[in-house]
Amino acid sequence: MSKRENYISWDEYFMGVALLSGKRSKDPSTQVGACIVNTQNKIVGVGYNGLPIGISDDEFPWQKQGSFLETKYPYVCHAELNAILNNIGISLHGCKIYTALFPCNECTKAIIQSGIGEVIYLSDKYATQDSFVASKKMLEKAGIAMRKMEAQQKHIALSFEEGDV
Ligand SMILES: O=c1ccn([C@H]2C[C@H](O)[C@@H](COP(=O)(O)O)O2)c(=O)[nH]1
Ligand SMILES: [Zn+2]
Repeated sequence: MSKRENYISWDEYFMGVALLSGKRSKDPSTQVGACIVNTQNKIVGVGYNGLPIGISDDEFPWQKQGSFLETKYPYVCHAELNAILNNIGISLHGCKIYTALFPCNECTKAIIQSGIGEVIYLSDKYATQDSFVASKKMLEKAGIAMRKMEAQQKHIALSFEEGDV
């Protein structure tokens, strides 16, 4: 029997892990997942957008509109920051971060400070907002590579049916 040919690429694998992490998010509008990978293609941190540890998902707002304190924005910890903070306790110097959404300016500062060398993203839906314009500016100046992921396989299905393994 010869080798299976339609296996997923490293990019698809790591972005897939980022997207699966995002499935844990309680944000009703935008679920973001992030996955940090070292130079040996080992996963060293994952995260998704959610409330900080110990803060109930049911007691804080998830809305986008209204006065600042009544929205989710001051409370949600972003996926990229969570992935950095959840890392396995190593230096992230030279690592890559796969993220479903291009990082905001706050996540970008954390990415730069942690030594991550490349950002791979899927969606850039907020590209025109100041926060994201600032991110690009900082990443460029800091010499951090960024690229939009081009997947060969647009959809990957997972089955939890034991007979499908
Ligand atoms: O770098 C980022 C930027 C945003 N997020 C999170 C924060 C929020 O939970 C959502 C954005 O919500 P919208 O309703 O689309 O404004 O995405 C993140 O994790 N990382
Ligand atoms: Zn962010």
